[in-house]
Amino acid sequence: MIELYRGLDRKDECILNAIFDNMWDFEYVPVHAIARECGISEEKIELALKKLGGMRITENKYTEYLGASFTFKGLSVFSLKRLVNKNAVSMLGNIMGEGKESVVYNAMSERYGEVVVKFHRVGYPSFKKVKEKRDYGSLHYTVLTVRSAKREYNALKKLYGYASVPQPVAWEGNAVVTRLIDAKELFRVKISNPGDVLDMILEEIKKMYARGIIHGDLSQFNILVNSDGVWIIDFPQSVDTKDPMAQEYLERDVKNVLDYFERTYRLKKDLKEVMKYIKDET
Ligand SMILES: Nc1ncnc2c1ncn2[C@@H]1O[C@H](COP(=O)(O)OP(=O)(O)OP(=O)(O)O)[C@@H](O)[C@H]1O
Ligand SMILES: [Mg+2]
Ligand SMILES: [Mg+2]
Repeated sequence: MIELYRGLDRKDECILNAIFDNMWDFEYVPVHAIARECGISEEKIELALKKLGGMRITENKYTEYLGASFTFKGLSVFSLKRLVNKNAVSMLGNIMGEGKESVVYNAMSERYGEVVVKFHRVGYPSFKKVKEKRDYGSLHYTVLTVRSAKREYNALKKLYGYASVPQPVAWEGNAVVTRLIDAKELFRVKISNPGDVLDMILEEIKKMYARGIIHGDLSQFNILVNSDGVWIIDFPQSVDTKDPMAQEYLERDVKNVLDYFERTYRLKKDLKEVMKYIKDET
């Protein structure tokens, strides 16, 4: 990623900006639109796109004209460049994890210290199952991916200070930067006070609900714990409590957590009672 990043000159940067600005209107952004935005001739843009295509930063396609879109790598390099330009990230570290819908890196930020950069990749073609389930129309999947990152960042902004979530630092393109939390996923640890930890998690769900947000993908994989407490992470699927699917998602989130504690620690709580507690109906 770093080598790719260094291989980009000003012209390339302008081309990537132009693809980003126009990807909401074109599945493949035409050369003439890029040329206009960059003030560079179409011939030069075509040459540059050939290079970017060879680097797997863009995916180029000839129809009546040559058009270009981002690859996951390309969108990530573009987003990283913007994060560095605005001083949110100063150095990218190692990969912390790679899931079906994201790649997560350790990084350094001058302002915030150790941070985590999550590059979203919702619906990318190599992840066939995800693609089959969703209807993209003629939008390029990069649009979906950027939306997913934005949704996560917005949820974190709304929740931080009210519930225990990582501090959001910045968002650009498909990348969301948060402050690093020194804790492990719930499923990795054997906790000695499961009753207390379960209560803390339910309290967080309640606080998020009061703030108008339902996680939508809550489980032992998206809860971090250490001896200081619990944190809820991973918000791209979050919905507003006014969403028509809200109650269904909330119940599923709560059920995932209760089932995990019952299975792992033989702790049983009544789903209906817990739902009432969360919605403040007790
Ligand atoms: N702020 C953070 N502090 C510490 N660790 C983090 C932070 N954010 C993410 N992580 C780590 O990265 C992992 C993946 O992050 P996250 O859950 O947000 O992505 P992901 O969406 O699960 O990927 P996928 O759902 O595709 O598997 C987490 O399980 C956690 O270990
Ligand atoms: Mg996760
Ligand atoms: Mg996830």
